[in-house]
Amino acid sequence: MLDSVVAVLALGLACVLAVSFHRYRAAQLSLVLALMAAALAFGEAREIFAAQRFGPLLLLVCAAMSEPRLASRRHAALLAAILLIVGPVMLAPPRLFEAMGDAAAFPLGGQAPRVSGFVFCFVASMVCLGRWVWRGQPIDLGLTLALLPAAAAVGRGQSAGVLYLAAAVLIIVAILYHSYRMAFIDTLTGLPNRRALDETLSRLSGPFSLAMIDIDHFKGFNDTYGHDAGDIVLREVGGLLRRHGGGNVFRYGGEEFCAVFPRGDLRSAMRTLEGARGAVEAARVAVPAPRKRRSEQAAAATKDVSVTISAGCADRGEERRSAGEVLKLADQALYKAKEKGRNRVEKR
Ligand SMILES: Nc1nc2c(ncn2[C@@H]2O[C@H](COP(=O)(O)OP(=O)(O)OP(=O)(O)O)[C@@H](O)[C@H]2O)c(=O)[nH]1
Repeated sequence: MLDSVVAVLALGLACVLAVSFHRYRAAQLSLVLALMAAALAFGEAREIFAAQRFGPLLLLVCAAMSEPRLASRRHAALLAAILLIVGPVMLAPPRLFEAMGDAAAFPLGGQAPRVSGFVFCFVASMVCLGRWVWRGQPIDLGLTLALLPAAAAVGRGQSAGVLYLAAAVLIIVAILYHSYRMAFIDTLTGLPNRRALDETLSRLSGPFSLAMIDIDHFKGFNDTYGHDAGDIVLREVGGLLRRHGGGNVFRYGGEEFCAVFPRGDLRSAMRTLEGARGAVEAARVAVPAPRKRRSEQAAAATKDVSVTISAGCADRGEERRSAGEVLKLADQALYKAKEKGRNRVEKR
């Protein structure tokens, strides 16, 4: 009984967290699971009837819906569905449900609602899995995993508080991971963002080097190929820097990146940056061809382009400079690289 109380509270918490991070599908799933867990643990025949017959169906509907907004028709429809299901059931005489309960007269005897409930929950889980494969949002993977213990709980019938609790924990972890990504990961490039960089810089101690990296003539590139093509290039350059830039690369903002080399001396940082510069220069990126040319040459809808980067590097030095000072020096070195003709790495 205690496990069911904890499970209902945890699912309620998951619902509140999901609403505060605007993940309304996770909120709906948590709410339906909380109602099911409470009805199955503490309800009588009619509540159990409603939870077993309609709960899994509602879970499947919620899983199949695209991410709704808070004040959307879908929310209103879901609330109306819950009221339409729960209302008449709560008003009907209890003996009706005692007679209809797990009667042997039903197909599969008393197992039917549990088997169909398990199937609905499992399909709901697979729907979330499909969403995750399609869109790559980690929260969908969390919901996929959370619906598996939920399916097992429905299949088991009553006294499955631990399984509902497992579902709640998985939903909470998925929401927290989602909010971590929103706070620290740049959505365009998938690299850690400026906030993550500030955190990293505040923890640096001992010798370290920093580099500021900038895509050359990016304004001209955007003007020629369009902002969408610019985004494709930013993503590609971000990926190349992640692979060749020494592991600790952040998107600083706009078309600027920052590489952190903890315990890295200036010379080895320069070598790594030179490798990254060469990799970017050698890469060819397919972008939509500029509009003008597309009308001339209908067949060539994309064009392979290349860009270059400039980088400025500085280290903490014997003066034991602060991270902010090193960043400023790296920025000055970047300015020097731009002045000297771009597509190069300079140090301060
Ligand atoms: N596509 C795209 N463009 C961006 C993004 N962020 C910043 N930019 C563009 O990056 C360009 C930066 O241009 P500038 O700072 O003038 O520098 P630049 O043209 O790269 O010239 P140099 O740095 O001197 O080589 C601007 O046109 C911005 O609009 C983004 O997220 N996506």
